[in-house]
Amino acid sequence: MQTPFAAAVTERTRTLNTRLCVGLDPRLSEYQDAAHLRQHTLDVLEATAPYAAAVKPQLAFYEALGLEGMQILEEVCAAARLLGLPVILDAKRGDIGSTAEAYAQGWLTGRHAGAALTVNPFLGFQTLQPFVQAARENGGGVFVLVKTSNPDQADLQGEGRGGTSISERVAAEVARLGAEEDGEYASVGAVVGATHPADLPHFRALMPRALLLLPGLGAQGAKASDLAGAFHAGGTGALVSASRGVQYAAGLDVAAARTAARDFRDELNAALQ
Ligand SMILES: O=C(O)c1cc(=O)[nH]c(=O)n1[C@@H]1O[C@H](COP(=O)(O)O)[C@@H](O)[C@H]1O
Repeated sequence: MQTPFAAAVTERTRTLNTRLCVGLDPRLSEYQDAAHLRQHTLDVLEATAPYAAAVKPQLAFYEALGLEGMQILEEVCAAARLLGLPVILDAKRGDIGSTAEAYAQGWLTGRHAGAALTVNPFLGFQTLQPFVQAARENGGGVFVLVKTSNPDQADLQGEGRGGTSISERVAAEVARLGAEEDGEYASVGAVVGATHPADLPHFRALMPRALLLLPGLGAQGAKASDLAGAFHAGGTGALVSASRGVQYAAGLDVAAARTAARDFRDELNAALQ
């Protein structure tokens, strides 16, 4: 079997010295047509791969194009695999267990074996099980939403019973699942927005063996220099994700996307000095 997702990310971080996750969220409004969108997205993937520890297509942008979009998504995933890039399928799936099983089968097995999936814990911790099991059995990963990057996350994720936030309760479950596994990092990771830099050391400590996925770099205002608290001492344990800030760094200029990815990589590395 290929290297499991968390180990593949960590190995790439060490060999290429990068902690950047390139988000590929192509917006049809930026293009002449779907063929143009496809080519630009594949070009950005190839141009930024040397600076990326992982790539994260957000499924919404492909679903928005219907069947053609799903074909483009599959091509993006196949191209990433050829480049040796771990893939995070950002779908934020979650449902009752029997339906979660079908989602897990669709996105974590077969041609997507070895990929990671973002999952939503709102329906309860037992509903995470099908995703966790499929990830473990197929060398993949899951990233559970713990504290999302948007300002209104506190409506539901903030203070809960007895002074413990919902985010902290989910983090405790991620830590519990991680403790069931061997290896440096577990297959169960967590999403914590890069827009909450002050909280990063706390969540890092709560989930010692989880890979953290930090979206929000660039377009949502998070700065690489504020994010050191998400990493372990050796500079591993987290991926910082930027989508618009890379793909549309300067309109559709692919060279500018490449430069943006290189600069984000360098800024993240500088933050860890
Ligand atoms: O799971 C995610 O990646 C995610 C979680 C979160 O809390 N916030 C968040 O923005 N995201 C995703 O990260 C990407 C952010 O895009 P940019 O703001 O363009 O960098 C989008 O694909 C979002 O759906």
